[in-house]
Amino acid sequence: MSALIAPSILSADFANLERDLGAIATADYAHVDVMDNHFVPNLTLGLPIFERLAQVSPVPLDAHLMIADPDRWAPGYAEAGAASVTFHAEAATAPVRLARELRRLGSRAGLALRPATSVEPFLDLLPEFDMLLVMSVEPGFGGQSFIEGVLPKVRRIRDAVSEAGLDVWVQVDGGISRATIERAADAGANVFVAGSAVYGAENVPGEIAALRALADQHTH
Ligand SMILES: O=C(CO)[C@H](O)[C@H](O)COP(=O)(O)O
Ligand SMILES: [Fe+2]
Repeated sequence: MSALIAPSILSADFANLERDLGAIATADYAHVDVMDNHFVPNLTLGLPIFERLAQVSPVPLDAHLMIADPDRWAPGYAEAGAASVTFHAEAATAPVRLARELRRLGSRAGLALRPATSVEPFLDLLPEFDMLLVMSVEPGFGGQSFIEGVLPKVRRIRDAVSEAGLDVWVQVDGGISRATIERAADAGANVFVAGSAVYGAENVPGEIAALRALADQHTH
């Protein structure tokens, strides 16, 4: 399975989002962090802006919803054309019902876990999802350092997916750079979000290629 790179536009220029989506045209996905100032102490963008991004993006959109009440709001992102919609396990009331609704609307369904959230209660739900997102920083802000302590959880999810014979992707999000991506890949991740590392690079396509090459050496 080759590594997928999803740069986060959290570190893009919010006055030039179309230009900055164009800058990551060689990536596999554009990761869009939606924050509502309730689930996390930060506010980014919502559905009206997301709908426009979906119309102009050269790469499919990977929505990461850090919002309260995703049961109510997440389907709108699938309807807007998101390739993937990921909501937080800590925020959802009926995660299975919501995942089924997202898939019915034509999107992949993802379940996100904060660094301190155990995956054990959710392992039985794996067949309902296309991806699990393991946060490797506290959600809310870009540019934080990678939390090594989440790697056993990445490994646990990868092992459970393999044992069940499923094709569920494992995404790591937060603090991914050339310095950390290999350890995340070794632990079993196959989708890598990187915001500050990609948009802070001198050569953005070069950074995407370098991250992909490093991860590919370690993905199984
Ligand atoms: O979900 C997020 C923060 O809540 C971001 O996707 C993540 O932090 C990416 O930024 P960076 O690579 O700079 O850590
Ligand atoms: Fe994110």
